[in-house]
Amino acid sequence: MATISPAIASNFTPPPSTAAKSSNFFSGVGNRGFRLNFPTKTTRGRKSGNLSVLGCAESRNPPEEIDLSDPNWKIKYERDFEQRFNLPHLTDVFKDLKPRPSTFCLKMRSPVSEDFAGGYPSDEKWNGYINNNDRVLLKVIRYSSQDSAGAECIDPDCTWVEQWVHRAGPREEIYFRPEEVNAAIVTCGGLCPGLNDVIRQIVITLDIYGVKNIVGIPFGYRGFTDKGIKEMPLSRKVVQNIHLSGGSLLGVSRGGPTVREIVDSMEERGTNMLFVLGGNGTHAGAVAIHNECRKRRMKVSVVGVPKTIDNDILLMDKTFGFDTAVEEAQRAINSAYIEVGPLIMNQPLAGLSLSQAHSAYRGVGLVKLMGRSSGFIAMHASLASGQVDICLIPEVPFHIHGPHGILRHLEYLLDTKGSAVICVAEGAALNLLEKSNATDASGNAVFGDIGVHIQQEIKKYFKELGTSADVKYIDPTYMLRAIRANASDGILCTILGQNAVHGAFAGFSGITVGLCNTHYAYFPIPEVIKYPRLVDPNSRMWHRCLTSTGQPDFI
Ligand SMILES: Nc1ncnc2c1ncn2[C@@H]1O[C@H](COP(=O)(O)OP(=O)(O)OP(=O)(O)O)[C@@H](O)[C@H]1O
Ligand SMILES: O=P(O)(O)OC[C@H]1O[C@](O)(CO)[C@@H](O)[C@@H]1O
Ligand SMILES: [Mg+2]
Repeated sequence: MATISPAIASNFTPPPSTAAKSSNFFSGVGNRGFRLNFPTKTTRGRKSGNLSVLGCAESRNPPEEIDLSDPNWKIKYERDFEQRFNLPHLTDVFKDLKPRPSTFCLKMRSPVSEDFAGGYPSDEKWNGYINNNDRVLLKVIRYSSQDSAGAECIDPDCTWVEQWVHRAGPREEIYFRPEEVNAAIVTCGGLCPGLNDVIRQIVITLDIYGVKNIVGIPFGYRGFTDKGIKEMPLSRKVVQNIHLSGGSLLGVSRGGPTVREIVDSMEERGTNMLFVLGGNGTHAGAVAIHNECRKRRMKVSVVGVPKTIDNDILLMDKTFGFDTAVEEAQRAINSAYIEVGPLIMNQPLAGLSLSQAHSAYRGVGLVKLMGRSSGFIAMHASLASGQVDICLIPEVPFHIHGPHGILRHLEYLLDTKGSAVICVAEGAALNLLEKSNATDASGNAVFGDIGVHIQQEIKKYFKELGTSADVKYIDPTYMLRAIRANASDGILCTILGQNAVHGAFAGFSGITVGLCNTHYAYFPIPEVIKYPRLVDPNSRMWHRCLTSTGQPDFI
């Protein structure tokens, strides 16, 4: 019997190997959820063999028990959920803090009216605000049975349990005078398409509230303390066109100062609104900064915007940059396909009638995509391209050798189709690589190259067989991260940036913003970084990917 936590039933939980290597997850994050026993899930509808290879749905990381014999368990669970997703607020510490009318109102606003400190300059009611009691439903499928694909049930009967999160957006009352706000923006971790779009929108929205003091902290958290790094004054004018290029106007970094040093620096600068754009590590830092500010009784709002090209933040439909990365990844897959794949000729060529020709003889196109712990980019790019025969992700175990291994299937593909395309995520099958304790400046594990390993194994295998296989290996990793956001990510970034500012003005701190069932919601940061969001091998999406590639189980 395996265990599952209802608190985390919404997302596939990491195998222990992933948890160990992603040390940033879990740090300082308490888990107040329940747990209960849950029947073993299967990969692709049947029990998977050696689940210790890389982990599967069996490997969950459960918190406390829930007593299902208690007739009130559902009410208790819903109450517990509401508590867990309660948003930390300035008034938790500053009990006497009084709100004031919002200076954010698009109706009747004119560039000539400069002073909004008194609030919306009309008695007329404007209905553009979000009520603090508005909620977004986190889970929208009602599963009738645990056997349903991707089922996320809390009890064996799959009882319908409501899980509501807080709706993002501008509030009618705010907790900062715009003229007293000293806002700072920082971008940490690796690059991601859309960082500039979010920076731009945060600045523009702050400007609409009437904030004049906005700075960028260059090069991630390091910019707070490294001598020689000067903060960058930001204004509408400075950020106007930055979204037209990729990267981050502010630069990024990993590692850096301690939380205390960061908060010391914030105190010196007088920062009272901090916007942090980054992944799980950056968000762990943001919670720690929020807690330290509380400890020092500083009236500061710390708001995150999840930036992860890997799409590995919990509870969100997707994170910005992911769509763009998938689109760009398709280009790499298409190049691999052109190198090796069958080209359908519209025009008869000399010696070839309307038929197929191959760019390489018995060619294997191999593309390695990002995905430290999660295979979302590889899965979505494979689905989108329709040109992939084998998709390999960290969440699904596979063998390279043996009767069910990848190499045997490749042989079949080369014999029958003449070519094959493999798409592999960087974190797939790490157990096959030589162990290394190398870490980057933030403490993230640095992996060997699974793409190179597979390439070598393919070459060896076919050489031993006495046949040929022409492997073309493409690693587009950094090309995917450096480009500007596509239209869909551009919109996502814009809305996230706006909502981050609304959240800060509303007095929330230690929160982050994300897309949830096509609506925008605020989450307490610890809830979204408990562990990396992973592809569920039992989900419809993975099954769709398998249907598209036609690949067998490689175990
Ligand atoms: N547990 C933590 N507490 C405080 N700060 C942290 C923590 N984990 C990471 N950080 C800091 O957050 C910053 C970014 O972390 P990291 O390099 O892991 O990138 P990330 O935010 O996870 O983004 P990416 O998705 O690109 O990996 C670093 O400066 C790091 O020092
Ligand atoms: O080489 P860098 O800049 O440390 O970034 C690499 C990592 O960043 C990520 O793209 C996440 O942002 C991972 O998939 C990858 O392992
Ligand atoms: Mg990270």
